[in-house]
Amino acid sequence: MAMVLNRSAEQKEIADQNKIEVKSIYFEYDGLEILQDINLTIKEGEFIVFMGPSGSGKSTLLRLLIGLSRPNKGEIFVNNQLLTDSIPDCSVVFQDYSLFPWLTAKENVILALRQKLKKSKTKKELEHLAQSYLELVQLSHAVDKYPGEMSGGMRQRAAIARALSIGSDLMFMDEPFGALDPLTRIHLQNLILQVNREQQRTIVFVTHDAEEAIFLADRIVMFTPGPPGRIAEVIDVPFPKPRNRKQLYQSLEFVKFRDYVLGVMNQGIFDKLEESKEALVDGSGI
Ligand SMILES: Nc1ncnc2c1ncn2[C@@H]1O[C@H](COP(=O)(O)OP(=O)(O)OP(=O)(O)O)[C@@H](O)[C@H]1O
Repeated sequence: MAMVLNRSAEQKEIADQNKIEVKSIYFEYDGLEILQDINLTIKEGEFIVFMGPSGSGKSTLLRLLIGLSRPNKGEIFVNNQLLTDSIPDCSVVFQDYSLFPWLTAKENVILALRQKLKKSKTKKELEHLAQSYLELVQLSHAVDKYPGEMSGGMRQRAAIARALSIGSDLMFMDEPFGALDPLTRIHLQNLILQVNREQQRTIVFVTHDAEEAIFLADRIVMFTPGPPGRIAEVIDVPFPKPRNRKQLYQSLEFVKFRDYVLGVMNQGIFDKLEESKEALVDGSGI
């Protein structure tokens, strides 16, 4: 286990160093503007959550940050490298588990390790390492199971183990827990906070769920409804980490803050409706 937790296990501190810089990004599909004037700086070790209505461009911005699409205007730097010149070193977890169905949990992780480590490890060493990553996400009992034999929560744990094994200190997660039941979701939220805190990984996470966003994030990037999506506000989450879920959710401060976050999102939706005059339907407004 120590082998896979070899980053600093100190209490999390956000470094001064910029991990990602997004400078005045514009992006369009087939002439339709999807993202407009996006500016954002993400520090090393931060946990950033993207929130906003469907279609506001959250996944599109992730695609740009991963280097899968290029902006029409503006620049993105990851690790101070301009993305047009490079593909960033990062790992990605999606809602659909990002696993190869014909490989067991262990083989999925070994494949990622092989790509990272090339030929520097023996088969036995790779197996041992894969086992350690699966142990880290509490899947020791299921290393030889195929994705089709695992529950949604187990598959997502395996996908996280695979993402961790890639070794990058930058993780993108696009609604990774959206399809999971509440208890599994809580376990995986705790796991990913542990990864962020103990391994100093920078995490960019997309969710629609305000409570999930507040529990996980250092800052929430709120998008306006698209198209085009813009950043409505970047909201600092004022609750110190590590957070006690039960105490936090029961506090008045949390309720007030959640109302504020939802208020920012709703304001964007109301503005959009006003723009399209739908607010005036029935004469009763929204
Ligand atoms: N490949 C594509 N071709 C054309 N338009 C696209 C494509 N992918 C996304 N879009 C459009 O871009 C806009 C933003 O989509 P995107 O998936 O980034 O939003 P989102 O905020 O992530 O939404 P959701 O929360 O539903 O996942 C939408 O209007 C969508 O229809």
